[in-house]
Amino acid sequence: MKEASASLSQSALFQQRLAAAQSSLAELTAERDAKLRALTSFIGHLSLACKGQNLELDNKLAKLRVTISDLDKISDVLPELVDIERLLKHHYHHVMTKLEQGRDGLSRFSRQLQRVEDVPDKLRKELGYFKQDLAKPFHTVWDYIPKVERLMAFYEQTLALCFDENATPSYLPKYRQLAHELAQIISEIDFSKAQRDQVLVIKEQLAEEIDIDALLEAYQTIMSMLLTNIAAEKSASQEFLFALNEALVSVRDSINESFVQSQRSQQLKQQLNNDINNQVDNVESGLQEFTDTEQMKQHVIEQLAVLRTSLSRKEALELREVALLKQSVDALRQELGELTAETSSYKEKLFEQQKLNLIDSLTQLPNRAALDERMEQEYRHYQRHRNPLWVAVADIDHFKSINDSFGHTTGDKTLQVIAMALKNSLRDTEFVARYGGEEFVMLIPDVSHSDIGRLLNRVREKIKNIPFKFKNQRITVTLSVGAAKIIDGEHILETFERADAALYKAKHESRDRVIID
Ligand SMILES: Nc1nc2c(ncn2[C@@H]2O[C@H](COP(=O)(O)OP(=O)(O)OP(=O)(O)O)[C@@H](O)[C@H]2O)c(=O)[nH]1
Repeated sequence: MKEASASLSQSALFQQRLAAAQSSLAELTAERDAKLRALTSFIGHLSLACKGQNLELDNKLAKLRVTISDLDKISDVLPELVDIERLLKHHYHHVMTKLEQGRDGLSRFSRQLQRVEDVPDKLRKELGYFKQDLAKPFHTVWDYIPKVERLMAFYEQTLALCFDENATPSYLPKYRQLAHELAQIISEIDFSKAQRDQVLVIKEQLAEEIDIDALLEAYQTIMSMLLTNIAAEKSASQEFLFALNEALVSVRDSINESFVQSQRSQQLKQQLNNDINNQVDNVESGLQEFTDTEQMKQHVIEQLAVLRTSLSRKEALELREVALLKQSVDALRQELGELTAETSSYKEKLFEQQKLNLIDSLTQLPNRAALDERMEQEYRHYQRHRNPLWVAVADIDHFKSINDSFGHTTGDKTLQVIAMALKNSLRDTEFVARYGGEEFVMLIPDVSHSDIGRLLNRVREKIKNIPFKFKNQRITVTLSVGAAKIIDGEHILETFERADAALYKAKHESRDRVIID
């Protein structure tokens, strides 16, 4: 009985243990199934993430998903995993190579963008920093994508600049040179009063950065102004020639008329003279015919009356002739007076024009043409008398920076002030001309070698002491001067060359100085 109850309780214990083992097994199975599900889902997500990158990897992951869900085949999973690991490693290297190639491509492309002509400095600099940034290697695709996006943004900006009509235009050095040349030409031409304001505006534009359209417009405007001036000059000359022609025609008509009249009165006078002669003949022959004194007396009285009438007709004719002659001389005198007035006003205009052609319109100093004339004159004088003759070339130092800092108009005013100061520093027998731009030439006769340095340094100091004030800033403007004295056997143009070379030396010895050759 005791044994039976012991076996019963043992069997109950086994059953309990069995139930516990079954429940543990069920728990383990559930846990394993949950892990397998998680693994299958992970592999599913991994397949999705890698999908399309490598076909073999795609297939292997799909197969792994199926194999892992089948418990009987779980032992097949391990070799699959080794294969997949190999494929993943290979794929990693492939991706890294591709990223490296991509990095090279991005560097090349950014270098090309930097070379695009219209890229502004700021963008070019940013591209430079971007290129430096590209020097660091990429570790993942996520390093690569933002770089591509950044470069795309640069590209878009560059494209927008190239195709945007409102974009800041490019200012090429050749446009700057052309603008500078036009500004020089303008300052050497005298425009009419009505044109001056417009010319001033164009000059201001030319001093700034100018694009090709504005430059072409400036050239066109100046050309049409010059054509207008030439046409006006031509029509003034034509008017004068027409007036001259009219006056000459009317003088010729007056002379013709008075010639015709004097011929007519000549004929009349001839007629009257014939009549008078006939009448005198009549008196003579009548006297011989008459024997009676009374009749004779009567005949003489009658014939004398006829004669008197003829004589007074002749006198009236002569008076009329004199009056007509006077009238015609007066008319001629008036015509000639008007003609003389017309001619002298035209001569004055021509003279003024000639003077203007020799004067620099900006500074009112003699211009280069006047300098050429004066050099010839001084040279001829030198050849006759062999007196000392100096040529000095003066150039304002760093004049460009005055234009650049304070504007072209201020530059123009500075030139005017300096020109006047130079003129006032010299005697009447000495000569200064604006050679062009900011360069002046002086011709100084009758000064010894020992005095020329003092004279030119005085001029230099005078310019240096002018109290220029631009935008409330006190500015000192200095001159560099080179001078040379004409020597025997030398043409004055060679003297000029030596003076110019001395100026070049003065410029290279820190400027603001006089160098005598
Ligand atoms: N405002 C104005 N500027 C002029 C005129 N003619 C020439 N210039 C300017 O003069 C300047 C001359 O410049 P550069 O030849 O470089 O000489 P710089 O600046 O004086 O320098 P250095 O001569 O070497 O001391 C240029 O900027 C010209 O545009 C003019 O009629 N008016």
